[in-house]
Amino acid sequence: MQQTKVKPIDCLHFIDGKFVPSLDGKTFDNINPATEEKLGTVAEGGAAEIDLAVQAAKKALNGPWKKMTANERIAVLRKVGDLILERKEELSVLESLDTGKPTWLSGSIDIPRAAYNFHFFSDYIRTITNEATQMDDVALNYAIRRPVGVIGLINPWNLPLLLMTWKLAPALAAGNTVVMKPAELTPMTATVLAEICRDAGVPDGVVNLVHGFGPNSAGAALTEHPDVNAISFTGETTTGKIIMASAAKTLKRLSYELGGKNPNVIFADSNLDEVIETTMKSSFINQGEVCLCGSRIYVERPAYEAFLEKFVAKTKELVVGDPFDAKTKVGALISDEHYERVTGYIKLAVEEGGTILTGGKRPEGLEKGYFLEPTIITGLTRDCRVVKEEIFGPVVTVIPFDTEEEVLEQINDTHYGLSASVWTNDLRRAHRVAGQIEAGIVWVNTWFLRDLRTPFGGMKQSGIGREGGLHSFEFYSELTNICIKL
Ligand SMILES: NC(=O)c1ccc[n+]([C@@H]2O[C@H](COP(=O)([O-])OP(=O)(O)OC[C@H]3O[C@@H](n4cnc5c(N)ncnc54)[C@H](O)[C@@H]3O)[C@@H](O)[C@H]2O)c1
Ligand SMILES: O=C/C=C/C=C(\O)C(=O)O
Repeated sequence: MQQTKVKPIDCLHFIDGKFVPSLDGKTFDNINPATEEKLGTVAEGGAAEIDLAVQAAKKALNGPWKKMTANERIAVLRKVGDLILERKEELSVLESLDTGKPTWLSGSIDIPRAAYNFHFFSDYIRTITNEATQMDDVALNYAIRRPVGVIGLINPWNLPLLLMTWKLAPALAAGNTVVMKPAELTPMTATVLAEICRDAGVPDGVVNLVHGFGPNSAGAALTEHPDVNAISFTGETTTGKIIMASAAKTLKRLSYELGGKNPNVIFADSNLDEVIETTMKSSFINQGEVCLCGSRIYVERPAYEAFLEKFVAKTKELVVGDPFDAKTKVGALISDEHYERVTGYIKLAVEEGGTILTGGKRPEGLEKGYFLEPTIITGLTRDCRVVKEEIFGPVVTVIPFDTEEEVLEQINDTHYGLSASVWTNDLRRAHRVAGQIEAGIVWVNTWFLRDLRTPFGGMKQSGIGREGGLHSFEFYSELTNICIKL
């Protein structure tokens, strides 16, 4: 593995403006998924650290943060975005060390988008207006917004900085204070983000960070704490159910971005080269560890063989390996546990009658690190677990279809409803099919093209609520309607 001049960091909590260890000094090791070597240690927080962080956040609600004008808050948020860009190289290396993703990816997507999340929401604040309603000559109603209060932000390990800033920026823009709980597998960029917030002028106690695990650890403590007013959670659907039960005890407001098993529907009239170019990304980018990945590919029968031939050939060309090598297209999966989970599904696919057209194995010469060849599976039916369950790795199934009705019925037959892609040059079919797909986000002739003003989130068991633009402010603020008798 190539050496980098940016060195990994040990990770402390960030509470009330200071980096601190756990009260009991507990730590856990941070492992590099590409080498299986120790990167450093991470303070392991629990209920005690969460309480310190929540009390600091609660106090900060009525401190300098509350007195800041919108323009002052905007200036601080813009500065956070600027400092992320200033430290882009460092953040990109740390993100790739933590996740195993190629540095060209963290450097071109994760980190720039993290900065943009802050720049976008610092601009977006200026567009927020509140409603007023005139009741004849009887009364005048007007709504005012105020922060929800202390928000818990709980995030997964696949796009650590992108997803934490996707929550943090609007939460701060709306005047809240927060406690961040990053995934235990990817602690480093969240730690730098806390430092950047401090350096940008975010007052002490407004942004807090507690590292730790989920169950019986910092994560669970955050969802149970009575002084936490809301939780924005991104992660597995199963975890979402557990958090909902825990948050119910204190009736916390919840925003959920959960799992998916997203269809990629390719009609025979589409431009196959264009389809393949994007489908390579929607199938395998970030090692397939993106909630929006199109892991269920459906191809209209007349194009099925031609698609498979090109798709398999292109997939075989993908370089798997060192995240710091510019040639690498697919890095390491996040952990040994996740590696076993993903390879377990590949074994299951064969048991379920599937055929592995390419991939499915550890690449030659990569004895260390959680590396897996990108994998294409055919021959499975809709009732197979590999077609129904989220795998969250570089593994896709390809299934032919004959009619619109048939493919729509198949793709909607799932408890997920996050995203989908549809490929066709028939405009009416594009609108017709997209409108019948049970998903929060449908891309037509593209994938992962994002306008942050749009509603982002899933339906069914892929999420609750939407974030993005005004939708974020609806979650991160409370409205009061004031009625004045005339
Ligand atoms: N919809 C989206 O926008 C989106 C985006 C990224 C990832 N995801 C989903 O996230 C999953 C992969 O991420 P993951 O493995 O980190 O998910 P996960 O649910 O295992 O963990 C996510 C976070 O929740 C914490 N957590 C776990 N159990 C908890 C508990 N009982 N109480 C409080 N916190 C708890 C973890 O420590 C981590 O910080 C996939 O299912 C993927 O689809 C969804
Ligand atoms: O893995 C999931 C990716 C989520 C992406 C976003 O939340 C976004 O683009 O705002």
